Amino acid sequence: MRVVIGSDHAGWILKKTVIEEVRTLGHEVEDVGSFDDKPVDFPDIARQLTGKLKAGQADRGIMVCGTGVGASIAANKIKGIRAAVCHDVHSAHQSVEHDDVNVMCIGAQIVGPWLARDLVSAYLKAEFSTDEDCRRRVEKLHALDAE
Ligand SMILES: O=C(CO)[C@H](O)[C@H](O)[C@H](O)COP(=O)(O)O
Repeated sequence: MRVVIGSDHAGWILKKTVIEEVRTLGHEVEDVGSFDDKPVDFPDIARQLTGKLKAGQADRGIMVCGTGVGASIAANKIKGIRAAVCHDVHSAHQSVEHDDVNVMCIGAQIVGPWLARDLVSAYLKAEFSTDEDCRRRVEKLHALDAE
C-alpha cells in the first residue's frame, strides 16, 4: 500500500515512529511534513495529505497533530475523505472495516510511541468489510459529500 503521512509541529516527532512502523509493515511512505517543531497550521498539512489521496497517489493516510482532533476536522472537510481520531486499537481497525476510513489521525500529546505502532498496524492490516450494511452506510457518507 502507498501511505501518505503528515503532521504539524506538535506531531512531527511521533510521525517518525509512525513512518518506521509503516515501513516495517512493508508499505511505501510519502511524507508531506512537517519536518521540525516550527509552527505550521494543521489544515495546510491536511490539505496536502488529502490531495495525495484525491489524486490517487496514495491509498491511505495517517496524520499526527497534538490531539488528532484538528487533523480529523480538516481532513473530513475534503470530499471523499473519511478521517477518524483513533486512540485505541479497536477503533483503528473497525474504522476501516465498517466505515472505510482512509485517514487515521493520532494525537501525539495523547498517545505514546508503543501504542502508536499498534494503532498503525491495526489500521493498515484492516480492510473494508463486504457486509452490505457497512457498504450501504458508506454509500450514504458519499451522498452526504455530494450535498
Ligand atoms: O492538536 C492540534 C489541533 O487539534 C494541534 O496539533 C495543536 O497542538 C494545537 O492546535 C495547539 O497548537 P500550538 O500552536 O502547539 O499551541
